[in-house]
Amino acid sequence: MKPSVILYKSLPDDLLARLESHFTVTQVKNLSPETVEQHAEAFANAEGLLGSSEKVDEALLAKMPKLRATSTVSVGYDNFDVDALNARRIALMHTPTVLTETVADTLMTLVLTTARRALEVAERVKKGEWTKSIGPDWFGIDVHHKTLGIVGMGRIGLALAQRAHFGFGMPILYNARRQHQEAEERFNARPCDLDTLLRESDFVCIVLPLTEETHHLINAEKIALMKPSAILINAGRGPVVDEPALIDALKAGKIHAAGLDVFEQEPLPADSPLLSMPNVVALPHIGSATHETRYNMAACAVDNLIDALNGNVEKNCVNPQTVK
Ligand SMILES: NC(=O)c1ccc[n+]([C@@H]2O[C@H](COP(=O)([O-])OP(=O)(O)OC[C@H]3O[C@@H](n4cnc5c(N)ncnc54)[C@H](O)[C@@H]3O)[C@@H](O)[C@H]2O)c1
Ligand SMILES: O=C(O)[C@H](O)CO
Repeated sequence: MKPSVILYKSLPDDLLARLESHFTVTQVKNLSPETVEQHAEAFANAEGLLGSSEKVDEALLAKMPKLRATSTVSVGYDNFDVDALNARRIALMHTPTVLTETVADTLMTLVLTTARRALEVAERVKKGEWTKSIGPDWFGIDVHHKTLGIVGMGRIGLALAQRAHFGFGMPILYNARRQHQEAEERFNARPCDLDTLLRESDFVCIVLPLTEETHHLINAEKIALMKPSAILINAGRGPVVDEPALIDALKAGKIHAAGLDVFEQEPLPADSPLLSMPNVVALPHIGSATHETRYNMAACAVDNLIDALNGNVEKNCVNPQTVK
């Protein structure tokens, strides 16, 4: 008999067919208590779980006593209670690497659009305000050869450094918990403590996972260290930045602009002050959102679940030591 799995995300037809060739699949719309209640038997029998973005905590795991593996269609896994998974010896699989280049493109997009005010001036053109030669009130600031600070020199940080170094001739600073020789040798990146990075960077790019340690790492005190001409970019997780502190700093002109793909609350509430600030570019968490990459992430997540339920956690497993 095929193992049972719960799928809480829609998949392209070919990937759904692949999943169904290995498992008996129950597709649900989310992991809310109401949904779990409605499909109680399927949850009780499921050995695998595949989807993204929803919270997976002890309360849910208690309803899934047979669960052996979870597979998230994301690289970030801050929505999982890893301790609870470990306690139950459940594998957590994720999708690193397949999205790295696309997310680095998104970061570079935020750097360019904030610096050159691309969205703001394009809106002015659409409103018919381009009626004569433009003056300094339409100007942006240069990106090339400015200093880029990377907080979180992992896979995506490295891909961002590559773009900034080779594409834009930018000196690179990075803050990390260990030395990254590859970044230093290939992109001439210089390691430094967080305060130095914040003081010296023209663009501060955050690509950190959300953990207890990184929650509100960038608070009012840290933002105050940035140059008034600097731009803050966040494509890691929203709560890494203290959002009210960022809003205050932007209002007071303490920093020049912000480019944000992630927020403390997503979707960003319609009354967020960020939405009315011309110097803020707010994207709807599109870091990896291209057709190609989202397909590759879903395919990776399907393969990860097949691997994990076959006892293979060599690749893409967050907690292999728990499962082996
Ligand atoms: N906006 C998006 O759509 C999107 C897409 C993909 C990933 N992300 C986020 O980006 C994160 C990074 O992804 P990745 O593939 O580069 O992961 P990664 O694990 O390769 O890189 C994360 C890096 O952050 C470092 N780090 C962790 N805590 C730190 C701290 N306190 N101080 C300094 N460095 C610290 C780690 O050592 C690691 O080098 C993900 O966890 C996710 O939250 C966002
Ligand atoms: O972590 C990730 O993969 C992205 O943020 C998509 O959720």
